[in-house]
Amino acid sequence: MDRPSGQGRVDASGRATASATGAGRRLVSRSRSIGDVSFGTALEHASGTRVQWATADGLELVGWGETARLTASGPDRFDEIRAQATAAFDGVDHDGPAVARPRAFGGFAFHDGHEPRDPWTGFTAATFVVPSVILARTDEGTWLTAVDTSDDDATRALESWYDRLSDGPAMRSSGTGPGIDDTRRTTSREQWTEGVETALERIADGVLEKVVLAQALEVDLETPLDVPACLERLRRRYPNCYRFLFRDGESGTFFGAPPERLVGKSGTDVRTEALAGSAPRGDSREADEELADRLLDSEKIRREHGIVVDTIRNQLEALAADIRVDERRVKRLATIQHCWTPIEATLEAGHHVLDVVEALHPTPAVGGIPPGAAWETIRDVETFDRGWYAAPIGWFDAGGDGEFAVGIRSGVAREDAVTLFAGNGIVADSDPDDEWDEVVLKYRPILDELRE
Ligand SMILES: C=C(O[C@@H]1C=C(C(=O)O)C=C[C@H]1O)C(=O)O
Repeated sequence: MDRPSGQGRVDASGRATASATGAGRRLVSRSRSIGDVSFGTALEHASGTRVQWATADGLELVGWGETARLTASGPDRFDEIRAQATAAFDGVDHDGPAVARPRAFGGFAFHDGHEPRDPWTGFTAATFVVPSVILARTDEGTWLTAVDTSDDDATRALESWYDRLSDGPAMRSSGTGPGIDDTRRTTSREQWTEGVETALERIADGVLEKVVLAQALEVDLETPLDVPACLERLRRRYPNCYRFLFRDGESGTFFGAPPERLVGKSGTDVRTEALAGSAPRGDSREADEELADRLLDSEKIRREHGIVVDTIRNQLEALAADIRVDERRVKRLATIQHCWTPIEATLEAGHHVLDVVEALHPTPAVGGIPPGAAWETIRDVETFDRGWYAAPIGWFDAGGDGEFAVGIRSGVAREDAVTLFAGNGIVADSDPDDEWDEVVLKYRPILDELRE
């Protein structure tokens, strides 16, 4: 398969098959550099599928329209997406720098048996799109890319979008929040306590070691949410988090600012991490340090976190020759701090990033261990539909490189309502009341930005 990396044209070879829009024709991508354009304004005027992806190291991507669509359901969904991706990207012809190359953006539902229902209407068990227009910004500049199925069409689209975007504003205010009318937790305190106690009984019986239980918060807004503006505000407050949005036609917009990388793959280099165990931020430096020390010293957190590290290591062993687990440390975010262990590996050649996604999802940072008992407990006790929450969200390219975050600190926005999601790891000595309070901390990043 051609690998659209480096400057210059990648020669066409082979052909795409029927799984891409423009069936049977290879994708052609043309790019040119463009001055400052407001990504938020570009998305606001776009219709159809819209995506955004941004990383802590300064890469920002937005895309709209679709030149190829990949969807799958059931237990083979990762394989199916990979097969459709191979067909869609086969012989891709990209003229431009690597940063502007065509990418497939999308995600998976947490469960493979996902049945879309409110607020997840329109979200399948796995959907990816290769947008027909992409803006890519790094510290070095901004690139506009048009993706189509012929040189003429891609070049024409590129010029026409260049003119339209160059006429638009270079910046747009990220404004203030839409204001909150009302909030409702979908899980009552009694249901939550019962759920945690069910998990604790299963742990005491020895069938379960750890499970992450989550809940949802329905928020009625005073005015509709401008999601790109909200993500821009989140960038300022949470600079070390990802930011993403995915809107499929008339569906709601799934968006968030997750602190957790599921996987980043470039060639055979893979980066992932264990992020599990949480504490609030302190009011003073001393209080903050003390909370961080307690997080690192706590026996409960050490066990909870260790399960995640060990499981990731085991899951990677089938794919990687060399796995390097870094020191356990604290990752500080504006309103919460986490126990964090970066992990790197060298993959055996020939793997697609989706191989790693499939091997890792769900890590026990959002699922549990053993996986079967954890999934059963989640199904038995949770009172809402996880949909794409806590599941892989990200992108991959024609060469099988890509990056995925864990879709936490996230929500679905529809008109004048947003549903937020948050969960906590439950282990042997978890206390239902403490866990209830900790969940609130995880709603905060987005909830704070919804206030006026
Ligand atoms: C499940 C969430 O967060 C996960 C659970 C954590 C914990 O139990 O301490 C910490 C980080 C995340 O891996 C969430 O934010 O919804």
